[in-house]
This record gives sequence, C-alpha cells and structure tokens, in this order.
Amino acid sequence: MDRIRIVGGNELNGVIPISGAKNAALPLMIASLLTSDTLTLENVPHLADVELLLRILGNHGVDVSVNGRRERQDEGYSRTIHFTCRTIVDTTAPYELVSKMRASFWVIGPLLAREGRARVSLPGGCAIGTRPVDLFIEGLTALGATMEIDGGYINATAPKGGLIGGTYTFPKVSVGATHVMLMAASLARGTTVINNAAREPEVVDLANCLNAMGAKISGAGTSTITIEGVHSLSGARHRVLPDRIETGTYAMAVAMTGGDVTLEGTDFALLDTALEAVRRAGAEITVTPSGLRVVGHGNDIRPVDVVTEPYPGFPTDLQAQFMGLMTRANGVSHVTETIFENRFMHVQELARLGARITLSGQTARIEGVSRLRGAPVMATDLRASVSLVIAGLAAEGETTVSRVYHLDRGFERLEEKLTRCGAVVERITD
Ligand SMILES: CC(=O)N[C@H]1[C@@H](OP(=O)(O)OP(=O)(O)OC[C@H]2O[C@@H](n3ccc(=O)[nH]c3=O)[C@H](O)[C@@H]2O)O[C@H](CO)[C@@H](O)[C@@H]1O
Ligand SMILES: C=C(OP(=O)(O)O)C(=O)O
Repeated sequence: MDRIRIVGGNELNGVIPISGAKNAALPLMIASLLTSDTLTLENVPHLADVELLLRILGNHGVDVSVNGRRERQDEGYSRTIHFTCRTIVDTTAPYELVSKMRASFWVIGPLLAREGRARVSLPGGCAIGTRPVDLFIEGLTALGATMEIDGGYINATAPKGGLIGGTYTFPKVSVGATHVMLMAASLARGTTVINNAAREPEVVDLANCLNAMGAKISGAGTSTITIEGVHSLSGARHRVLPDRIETGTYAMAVAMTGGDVTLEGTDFALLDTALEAVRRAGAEITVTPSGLRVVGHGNDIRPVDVVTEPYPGFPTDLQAQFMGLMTRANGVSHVTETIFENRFMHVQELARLGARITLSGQTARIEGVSRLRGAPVMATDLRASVSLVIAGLAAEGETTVSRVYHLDRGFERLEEKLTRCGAVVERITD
C-alpha cells in the first residue's frame, strides 16, 4: 500500500493549478444517464472516485470516451470526457460498487426519472458519520415514487407515466439529496419546488449543466429551487467548476508553511468564508487575474474559531485542514463540526505530530504549539489525510502518511503540485 513521505520545514513558493471539483464532477457525470445524447464534460479531474464512477456508469450503459487532449500542455491535469447513454442497460446499482463511494447512490435519481425504476444498494458505512438516505426517500416519494427497502437495496418505482412534480421541504440541508431531486424532477411531469435546498456551488454547477441540456431549473444557489419538468433532455458541453476544497487546502498549507503561492484557475467567491478565516489567521490572500495569491507567514499564525455549516458557511470538507493550521497558532482556537457526527479522526493523528487538541462533544479545543515534529501517521478519510500532509509540511523532520488511497480519492497529483512549490514530498510504493 502506498505511503506519502514528507520532510517538513520548507516554505511553499510557486504556482499550483487547481483541478476541476470532484464534488461537481461526480453529479455531472451521473447526469449523463438522463439523456440518450452525448454529454461532454471538460476539466474532469483524474481521481480514484472519478474512475470508480466511470465503471459504475459503464454498468448502466454509459459509453465513455476520453479525448486525451491535455488542456494544460505542461501538466495534463484535466480531461475532457464524452458520456453517451443511448439506452440504460441495467437499472440496478450493485452493492459491490455503491458501497465503495457514497455519491454513486445518486444514480437513483436519473434511473428512476428515465426508466421509471431503479434498484440501488444502500451506500456503505462511511467513517465520518452514519449518513442515512431518509431525505432521498422522502424527496423522491414527494415526486410520486414508491420507495421500498429490500435486502440492503432501495427499490424505487415511478408511477405509470413517470414521476410527477411536487413540493418537498428538506428538514435538513443535504447536498446529495438536492442533486438527486434536481435530476429526477427535470424529467418529471409538472413543476417541482424544493425548499431548504443546498446552496453549494456544486449544486449550481449541476443546475447550469442540466439547463444547458434543456432542463428548466431556476433558483439554484438559493434555498428554493423550482424545476419545470421537460419531456426529454439533450446533450451539452459543460466545464466542471474549480475545486474549492482543493483551493482552500492549498491556501491553508501556505498559511502554515509560509511562502508565496498562486492558486491558478480558481475563484475566491467559491469559498470566501473559508478564505476569510485563513486571512484572519494571518495569511494575505489577493485575487489575481488567474486565480488567487496566498502569502503565508508560517510562524505568525493567529488563533481563529470556526464552525462548519452548509454553504455559504465554513465547509466541513475544510475542517480537518483548518484544524491542522490551528495546531501551530499563537494561542487557543476552537473548531466545531456540525455536519458529520464523527469527523474528528484526524485529532489523534495530529497528536502524534505534537498537536495539543482536546475534544468536547462536537468542538475541538486546539492549543497552538510552537513546533510540530514528524512522525508516522495514518489517513482515516479523505480530508483528514490531507490535514496530516499539511501538518507534515510544517513539522520538523520526517512524516509518513499511510493509507494514501483516501488521499487519491480527492487530490489530483498532490505530491507533484507540492514538490513544484519546493516541498519535499514523495510517494513510496511498497
Ligand atoms: C460527493 C460529495 O459531494 N460529497 C459532499 C456532500 O456529501 P453528501 O451529499 O453525502 O452530504 P449531505 O449534504 O447529504 O449531508 C449533510 C448531512 O445530512 C445528513 N443526511 C443526508 C442525507 C439524508 O438522507 N439524511 C441525512 O440525515 C448527513 O448524514 C449529514 O449529516 O456534501 C457534504 C456536506 O457538505 C460534503 O462533506 C461531501 O464532501
Ligand atoms: C466526504 C467527502 O466525500 P464523500 O461524500 O464522497 O464521502 C469529501 O469529499 O470530503
């Protein structure tokens, strides 16, 4: 199993190109199930989750072609992929595939809308929380579907003639269930209104793509989304938006190590709450014509309290990284996690590097230390693993991060991007 070896202590200086967003690419790829025409997605990141979803979509009958053209001649980071699903050949999403990645459950929306039925395995248990699917069941039921659980699967059936527009008010904000409602309601008969919808930029990206395919969605990015169902959707060409979580992660890395890095191809507005927190911690962040410039001062990090919230609040997917940054602050900070009940597994690993963190319920109290020391640590989930990388970059000596497959789910060419900015980071394949 691969490990990442880091020798800490270097500043980061240079340019980091930001990839297309994993969390936008996944629902966009799933939207290809809604049409028999070709959906072309540009800027699709090369990640383990994307590769797995390509397999899952292939299972349903999606024909995939990657045109191989490198959009960045020198880097080859993003790809343009064409998805064509002339007919859905299988409406079952099996346990073996769905249990590996939660987002694959979202195929339930397009399968149900286009074929009138879907049998989709319940997603696997995930380390960061229980992550139930009750909101998907309630939401699709509001569109007239019958939803039954049988042998670990959800059997979803649309009424004769297809899904029917309806009104659904989410009792709790859910990104994935909002994606699924957008896709399902686009092909329903009549108008659907979703209240308390997720407002994440990835939801807006999906709605923009669906509209380019002929859907009639308004209000994406606000809490109330209205979808007028259409009879069919066509193909489209759409560019995946930049990865705000990758952007924030590298901004926090620079704030921690010190240095001067331009994050290319990204947009401050996608994550202003998180970047304001990094500014308050002492880094200078300016908007440039090509993205963002982050200047960090390493040893002069101020303590900042954050609370995770649905967008536009501080993202849970940057909580671990921010905690990593706070381990070296000049004082005490607090990080409160309100989205997932078990998203503090990085705490005990950061402690191996010398961090002083105590947990009380959903709040971590972090007492900044003047230095961290390298150690072997274990990645427990995607964002936790990158928080260990960030801390390792600022620690004295050598850190090895095991279980790197978590990192490969969501960070494209991480070691290459960091090495180009002066870090000592390498992958060790045993
Ligand atoms: C691939 C992808 O885009 N993943 C993101 C997506 O996950 P995902 O879409 O799975 O997260 P949700 O927004 O659905 O989850 C938010 C909260 O709602 C709960 N919930 C959700 C559905 C449901 O039926 N019942 C229920 O109780 C969850 O357990 C969680 O506590 O949004 C999360 C919150 O921003 C991010 O951390 C993930 O990176
Ligand atoms: C939690 C994440 O992904 P997933 O929802 O696929 O588990 C994430 O991207 O941080």
